[in-house]
Amino acid sequence: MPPRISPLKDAMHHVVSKTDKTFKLDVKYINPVKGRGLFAKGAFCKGDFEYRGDMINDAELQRRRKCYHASCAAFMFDFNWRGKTWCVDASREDGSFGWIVNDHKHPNCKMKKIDVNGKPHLCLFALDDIKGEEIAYDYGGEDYPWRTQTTSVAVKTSAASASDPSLQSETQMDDESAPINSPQQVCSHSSLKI
Ligand SMILES: C[S@@+](CC[C@H](N)C(=O)[O-])C[C@H]1O[C@@H](n2cnc3c(N)ncnc32)[C@H](O)[C@@H]1O
Repeated sequence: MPPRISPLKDAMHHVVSKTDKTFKLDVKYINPVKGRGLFAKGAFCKGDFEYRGDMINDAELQRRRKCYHASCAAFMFDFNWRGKTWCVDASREDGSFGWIVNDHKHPNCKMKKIDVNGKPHLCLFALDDIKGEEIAYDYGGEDYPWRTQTTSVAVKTSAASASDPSLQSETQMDDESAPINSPQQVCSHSSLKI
């Protein structure tokens, strides 16, 4: 078997080729509260896919916020990059999967910022091998309404995965600050298509 490519190189490849590991992913409807979620078909090894959409700066983010319907806010992912606010606006569907991943306090994935040719990209890295489960990451806040409720979909947590050296030793990952406004608001599922 050929040696496994590092998660960072794999992420960079997917960013440059604008691809996700779609053959390993499945969108499923979960329930009326949570809406849809992303599931790993079979085994999903530690790896990544990107939270894609329009990369916009803070001024454009403020402008769009004023004219967008509130339901779109669930797909605006803003974050700090080298002292400035940037946002991935995934409110328009482009066939990618990052925008459909739900929040979990004890997730099996982690969103990280990576630098590809001097530009920031948000990539989701599996903290452990995932088999058939829902893919989730920690949106980064504490006061989400759903966190006070019990959901029927459990996400397996691996304490060991958080210290995975293959993810932590990558120097090009910019993890200096958490995303400051991950997708979090209640979205109108009726306006979305898969
Ligand atoms: C980026 S969207 C994720 C995809 C969404 N589930 C859908 O069907 O379009 C973020 C929204 O999903 C819902 N959501 C995310 N994580 C959730 C969770 N753990 N429990 C319930 N709803 C959640 C919230 O409505 C949130 O605003």
